[in-house]
Amino acid sequence: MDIKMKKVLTIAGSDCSGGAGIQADIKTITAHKMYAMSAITALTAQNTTGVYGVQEASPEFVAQQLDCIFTDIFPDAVKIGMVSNARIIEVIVEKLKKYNARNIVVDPVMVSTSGCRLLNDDAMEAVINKLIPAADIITPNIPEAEALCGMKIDTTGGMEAAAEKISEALPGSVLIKGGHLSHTADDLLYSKGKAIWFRGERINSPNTHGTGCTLSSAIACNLANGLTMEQSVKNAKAYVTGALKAGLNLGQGSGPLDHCYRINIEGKS
Ligand SMILES: Nc1ncnc2c1ncn2[C@@H]1O[C@H](COP(=O)(O)OP(=O)(O)O)[C@@H](O)[C@H]1O
Ligand SMILES: Cc1ncc(COP(=O)(O)O)c(N)n1
Repeated sequence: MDIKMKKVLTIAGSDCSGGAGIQADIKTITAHKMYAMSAITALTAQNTTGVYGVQEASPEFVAQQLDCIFTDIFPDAVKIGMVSNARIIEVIVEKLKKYNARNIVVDPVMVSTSGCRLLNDDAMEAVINKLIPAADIITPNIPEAEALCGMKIDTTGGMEAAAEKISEALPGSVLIKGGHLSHTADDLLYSKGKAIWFRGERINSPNTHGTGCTLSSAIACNLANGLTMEQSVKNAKAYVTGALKAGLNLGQGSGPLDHCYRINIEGKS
């Protein structure tokens, strides 16, 4: 392995159908020409039509995976996705602190696109009080941002008010993703008291399974490369838009993104 190659760790749940979670993250990291590592918090039985089962890893086993990773191949950035219970969250936060992990991106996954809860009720407090404060950036979608700030968000003005409120208690940045508002795909970054809009082209496609996982791991890759938060989000959004636009159409429900789109473009040139 090229020792200059950047290494990115994803701590998340497995999606056996390959569209979201660990699998989307590893594809994204690999498409960024980086070395991907994973600590799996839960196995899910899901596909493009829904989530049919969840089997959590034990907190001890998550701890063991993180010890193996951090004591051997130290990551340049860490993305955290689905973590369904409070004990696993506590273990993760303890290990991030112990090993002084850097460039931490938290996607506070709560409910899948297909409507299945991926976070236990008792874990919400741990997400708010432990996991989110450990992040350099958090990337809630609209329903997640509503749960974090207790406000209804149905306009871009509402996104600004929510981002300001959420960031009050946080040392890091907040990116509220606008995919759940109709007609637009504009995301709002609130960083160090400054609001920055990333205007997106809304693609008319049902195949958006894994967009949030992909965006957060692409941000982690860009941070690993030493880019600023603003540039990292900008590049990550362009990656998601390209992977959506490529038009892959798999499965009978909300299908996955095409992570080969850049390889395919490079191959043609
Ligand atoms: N139809 C779409 N067209 C273009 N971009 C989209 C579309 N849906 C979502 N996105 C983008 O994908 C990313 C993930 O957004 P979102 O769907 O809101 O999050 P999540 O997948 O966590 O629910 C954001 O950058 C958002 O703007
Ligand atoms: C393991 C896992 N992690 C995250 C998501 C959320 O992704 P989406 O919102 O696209 O369903 C998911 N469905 N499964």
